[in-house]
Amino acid sequence: MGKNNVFTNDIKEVIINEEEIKQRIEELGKEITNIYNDDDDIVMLCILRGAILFMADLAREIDLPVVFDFMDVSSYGASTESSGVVRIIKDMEENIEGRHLLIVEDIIDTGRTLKHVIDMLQTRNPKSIKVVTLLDKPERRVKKEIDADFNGFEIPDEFVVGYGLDFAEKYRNLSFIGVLKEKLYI
Ligand SMILES: O=P(O)(O)OC[C@H]1O[C@H](OP(=O)(O)OP(=O)(O)O)[C@H](O)[C@@H]1O
Ligand SMILES: Nc1nc2[nH]cnc2c(=O)[nH]1
Repeated sequence: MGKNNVFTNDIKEVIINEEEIKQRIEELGKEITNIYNDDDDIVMLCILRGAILFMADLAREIDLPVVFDFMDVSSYGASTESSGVVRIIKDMEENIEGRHLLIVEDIIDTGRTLKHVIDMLQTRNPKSIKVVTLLDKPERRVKKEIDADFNGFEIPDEFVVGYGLDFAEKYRNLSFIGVLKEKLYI
């Protein structure tokens, strides 16, 4: 597990290591750079808090003018199950009318969070809305219409932590994605 030894006893398995994350983000950065074909800037919207590390690393792999913005959305509290209630704790600051919006997520699970965010932001008339997620759990999708334009890794239906993802606010600073031992959350 490398540098995050303090968490060794809590992690059942590393499913994506630091190097794999780095390589995939480089690829995603190239894909994203190649897809936009005008000179307009892109508003990269980080969905707090989980996507913060992904946003920071991905932005440096995109060779286009980008603007950073942040939205704090919560649907989980301290549980591992989606409540279905999505709260906007902090809205974004930029005016996105007529501009490209790239939503940056750490994980799409039920799709409830993203559905809520996209529905809300579409009413502000951006030029385009695209979604990039580091992780996708398609088996768990409740909002079937929700999908990412760019996806780092498809993962099975297991609760993961690390590289921004938490359990009760812990484990976000792990440099890899791992599965938490069940005894810690069941
Ligand atoms: O597809 P869904 O089932 O809606 O789940 C995905 C959402 O859940 C997590 O956020 P969380 O509310 O845990 O907040 P956090 O990013 O601050 O950890 C994650 O960051 C996504 O935003
Ligand atoms: N930390 C964490 N948050 C999630 N939100 C939705 N799925 C997950 C998951 O597997 N881990």
